[in-house]
Amino acid sequence: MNIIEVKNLSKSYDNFQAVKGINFTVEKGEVFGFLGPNGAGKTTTINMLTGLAKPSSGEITIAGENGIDGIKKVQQVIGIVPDESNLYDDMSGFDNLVFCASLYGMKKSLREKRATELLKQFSLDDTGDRPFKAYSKGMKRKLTIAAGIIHSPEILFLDEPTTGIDVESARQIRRMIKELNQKGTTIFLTTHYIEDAERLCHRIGFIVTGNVIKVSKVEKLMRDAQQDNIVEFRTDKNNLDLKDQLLSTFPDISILSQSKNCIRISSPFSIELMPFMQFFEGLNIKISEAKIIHPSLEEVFVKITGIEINKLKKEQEGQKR
Ligand SMILES: Nc1ncnc2c1ncn2[C@@H]1O[C@H](COP(=O)(O)OP(=O)(O)OP(=O)(O)O)[C@@H](O)[C@H]1O
Repeated sequence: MNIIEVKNLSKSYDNFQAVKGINFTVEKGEVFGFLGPNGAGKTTTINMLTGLAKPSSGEITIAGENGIDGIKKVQQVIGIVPDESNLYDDMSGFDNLVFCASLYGMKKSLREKRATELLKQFSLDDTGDRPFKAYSKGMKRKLTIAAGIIHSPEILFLDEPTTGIDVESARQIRRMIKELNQKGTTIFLTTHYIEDAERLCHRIGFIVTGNVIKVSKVEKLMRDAQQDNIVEFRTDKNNLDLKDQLLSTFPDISILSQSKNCIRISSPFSIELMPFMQFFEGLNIKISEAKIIHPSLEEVFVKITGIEINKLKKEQEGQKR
């Protein structure tokens, strides 16, 4: 059963179209990830789904309600964790949670009980009385997630849940997301971390320059990818000039990545190493290593989006975790 349905959804800012008529569905109970590079339209989409931005055109249905005209009703059954926290700096962790609970109309006794429960669940029970501004980045993100689920929503929207925090906090957050999902919460998250998409999501929508170019189960993406053969050659000399020559000599291959001394090729057919060795030898280039690569979601991402892994990695490194 679809809990989210999006049809021809677009958003323009002045003359710039940030989201270009996208379509996708999210099934009840799944973790659905929107994976794409910086500026792809992930935040714009999540903002439209949660009522923080008004679509320019298109339709949204969430939990059977109209997600545009009926957004107030929808907001009762969804939780929102924005990429930048919306909690109050001077309030304590506990008070922030109690305050959020009051915004959802929860009874006073229930608010405090739930806030205490969540602080414990997120290992923040020792710091619940500290002001939010005194929290570390990882603690802030955890409290923001706790605030997003204070009213036990059916669907949780998380925008870049592990960006800008340390590795251990990111791991804890991934674990929490999994636990929430196991208890029945449908999760919609955005990320530009391939590892988050791979570890957390049942299905992934690839979004690039405002277009959803593919939606698929992670398992299926991996299965399809295994059908490709990938080999990496390490060369003793610069191979960067050889791209065209390689592609004309071996028309069935594509080049996945290339650096001065390393080239990674893929082919839908099995790759015989000998003709490649002879090719390089003929150019007086020695192969120091040739190894078969088992495709990762990174390779799948490159194949689908055409975006070089190195470019995406640079973006990821640019965003301190
Ligand atoms: N308020 C705005 N006014 C004008 N342009 C905007 C506005 N918000 C977003 N954009 C543009 O829309 C495009 C999509 O932005 P969005 O924030 O949705 O991308 P994103 O995929 O979430 O990127 P990131 O991973 O960097 O957060 C970008 O080109 C961005 O500059």
